[in-house]
Amino acid sequence: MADPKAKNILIIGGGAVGAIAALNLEAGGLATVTAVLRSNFEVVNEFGYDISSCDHGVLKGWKPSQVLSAVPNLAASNLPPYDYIILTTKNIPDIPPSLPSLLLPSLSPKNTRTVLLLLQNGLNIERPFHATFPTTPILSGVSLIGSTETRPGTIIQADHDRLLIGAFPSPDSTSPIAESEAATAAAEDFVRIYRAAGKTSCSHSPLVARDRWRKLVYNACLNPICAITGLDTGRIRLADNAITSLLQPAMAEIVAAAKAKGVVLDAEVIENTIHMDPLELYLSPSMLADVRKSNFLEFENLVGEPLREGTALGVPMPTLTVLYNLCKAIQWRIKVTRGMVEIPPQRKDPGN
Ligand SMILES: CC(C)(CO)C(=O)C(=O)O
Repeated sequence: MADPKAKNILIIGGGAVGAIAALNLEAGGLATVTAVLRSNFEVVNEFGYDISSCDHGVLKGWKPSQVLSAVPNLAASNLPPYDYIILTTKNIPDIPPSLPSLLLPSLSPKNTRTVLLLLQNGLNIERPFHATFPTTPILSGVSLIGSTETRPGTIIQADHDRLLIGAFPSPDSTSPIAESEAATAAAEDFVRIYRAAGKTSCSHSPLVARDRWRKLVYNACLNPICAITGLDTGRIRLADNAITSLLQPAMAEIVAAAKAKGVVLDAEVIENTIHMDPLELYLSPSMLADVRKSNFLEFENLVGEPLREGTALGVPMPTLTVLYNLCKAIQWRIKVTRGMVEIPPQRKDPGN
């Protein structure tokens, strides 16, 4: 039963990551969760989620306190602001609408009260939010969780939920640990709420830049390599030469780009990241799951931004350049399939 002082939390995106975050927050009893769902709304609204989780056990027909199909318009419905809004959708800035515009019905550009948590992968994801919501405290959530939605509303979580929470430094700050007192308090408060169920590993980590670059060693490399080859994180390690010819060179380029940005990652980061997932779990990084479902690829913040940051500082990044351009071509293919790009019709008379 939720505490009467439970925080009112809006989670936007109820896929593999959002569903487990919602379940974990409500299990802790310190939060009341409203989830905004898109592709799985009909199924979850009617039947709830079927979840098989290494942290939470097996749940049939579980639902958060409220399930919506669109971001609620607080002014029109005379609703109070949320304590936290958590964004767990993919970040695909090359496909409209923009994420900040999606939040506007629930978050005023003048907001100072609601804390926004970006529980998403990638580099520089906070920039468009800082621009639209300059006075909103914005937290970074760096998540390591082996969770997939195998069909709408069915979630399999095979690997433990580990979450690092910190405040993004404001855009005019030059310090990598420039958390304001208010942001530190918000980060610590969120960690308290997220840990309450006692099932996950969640901690406050003010070194957001370090945490994000370290996670990019996985996301900028394993995500596109697995998505392009169609191999999961177990099979890519078993495949001929893939570790030495693909994973290690790509990861070394990310480590070098991070260093050029002043973030020194530990010496073992490449080997630890390659072997992070137990091989026999054969986990699919989110980009592989997306390509299999013909969803758009989240590649601009995962591959494009570290590549742009590194090359601007003179770091050679040949492997990342090829991965980025392959992702771009796949994205174009998906746009064609969805009728977003017009191409000349195929000639019926190839001989003439
Ligand atoms: C590392 C992992 C699997 C953790 O959630 C991830 O970030 C992804 O699949 O994109």
